[in-house]
Amino acid sequence: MINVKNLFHSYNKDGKFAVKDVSFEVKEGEIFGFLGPSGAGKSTTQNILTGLLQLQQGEVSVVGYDVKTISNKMFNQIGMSFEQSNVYSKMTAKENLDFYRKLFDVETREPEELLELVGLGDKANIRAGEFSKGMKHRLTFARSMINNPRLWFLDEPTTGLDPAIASEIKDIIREENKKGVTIFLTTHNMHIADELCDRVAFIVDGEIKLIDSPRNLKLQYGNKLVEVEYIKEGETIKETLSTIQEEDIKQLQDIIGKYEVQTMHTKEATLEEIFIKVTGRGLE
Ligand SMILES: Nc1ncnc2c1ncn2[C@@H]1O[C@H](COP(=O)(O)OP(=O)(O)OP(=O)(O)O)[C@@H](O)[C@H]1O
Repeated sequence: MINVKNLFHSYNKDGKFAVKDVSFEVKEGEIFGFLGPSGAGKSTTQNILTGLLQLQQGEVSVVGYDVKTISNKMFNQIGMSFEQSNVYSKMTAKENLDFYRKLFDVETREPEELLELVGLGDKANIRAGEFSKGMKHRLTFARSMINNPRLWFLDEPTTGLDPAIASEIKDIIREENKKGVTIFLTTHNMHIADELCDRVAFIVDGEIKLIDSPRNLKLQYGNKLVEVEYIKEGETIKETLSTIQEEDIKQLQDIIGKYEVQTMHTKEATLEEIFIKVTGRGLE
């Protein structure tokens, strides 16, 4: 669905690269997370993939089209919901979608249905200029689905939304993915990446440091610890023990054999902790 080989990009052509030798592929049907801190090169890469920035060096194909010779047909097949909501403020929510749908020569979805989906059903006739930041964001998100994209670019899809709306947006993303839509998700929010992505790429200083599934990363970099709470002589005791160190394993067996265990959990590293471990950098 997306193929990127040895991509480089320099804004000032001064030998400094915002993106350096980036290669990856996104398979049909997957949710691929592109994760990194501010200035890592996420937008630069995404803008090249979506034709907003001209390709300088490397090979990039998106839904089967080479971005060097970008074709309008490619835009019929992709959707883009970027962080900055660029909606027409003098038009109503519905007019915004009606206007946008005319740009495509494929079957489009009904504006009312999409507004309903993102919780703006009762705001269809209100001008977008009167919308809050979060509402504009939801309108942009709805708009990006209007052409039934096969490949959907989502940039920070839940940033700035209240938790209930963010949860609905995540459900919509999962639903669309279940219908077969491939998703390229750019974020510095590890929680959403962990919840939604099949695979993630960690990008720092323009370079991809690693690509894997959140599950594999946790297995590989997880602390392999067990937190156990048990009762000893009437007192509740809490211990964190390793599942790979022999001494700890013995102690754990002793506890299970001798005392009343109240709770026992494996302790996983979070994706954020793994990011810091792998890249030596935080995500802010
Ligand atoms: N138009 C531009 N002109 C010059 N340098 C730029 C331009 N846009 C981005 N850069 C630089 O390129 C590098 C990568 O920026 P980019 O916007 O791709 O990062 P990002 O990971 O998307 O960050 P954010 O999460 O803040 O959007 C940064 O060093 C940035 O300062």
